[in-house]
Amino acid sequence: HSAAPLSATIAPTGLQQGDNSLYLALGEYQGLSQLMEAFVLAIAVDERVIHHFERVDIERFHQMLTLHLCELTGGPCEYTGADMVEVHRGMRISSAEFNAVVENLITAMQQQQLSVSTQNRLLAILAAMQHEIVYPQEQK
Ligand code: HEM
Repeated sequence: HSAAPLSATIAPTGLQQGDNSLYLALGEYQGLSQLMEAFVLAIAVDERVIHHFERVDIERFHQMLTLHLCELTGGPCEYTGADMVEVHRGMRISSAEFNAVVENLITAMQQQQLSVSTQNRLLAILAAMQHEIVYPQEQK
């Protein structure tokens, strides 16, 4: 996917190329995993979007979200899950639903007491993925 340049250049040795400052600010893998847990819990009680998740393997979803964001934030991970367009296309996700999920992420980030600048950096990454997630006709 399009946001790959920050990632995939990090050797298993821990040698890093590129900017991993956001990954560090998020508390590395452990911090991201906790953040994604809070995020999934917020989604799970959100009437606006829960219908999309009723048949989802939540363990896998949590794991894939964590890996994906680890990679996108410059962490030493390689996302192994589904292509974003492929996995979301059939769901016909609206802009309103996308924004609801973003709100859930903000809730989770506030619970984790991340700084506003760290929150905004992560939100920018998600916002840039909107065109991969929202059903084509809905995009403005
Ligand atoms: C930028 C926002 C989003 C990101 C980064 C994202 C990321 C992901 C990732 C990494 C997966 C796992 C793929 C896999 O299991 O291989 C996934 C699956 C899924 N996403 Fe999203 N997603 C986003 C927005 C949304 C929205 C707005 C909805 C619905 C309102 C949604 C619904 C789902 C569902 C239901 C699955 C599970 C699919 C399945 O297991 O069959 N996602 N997403």
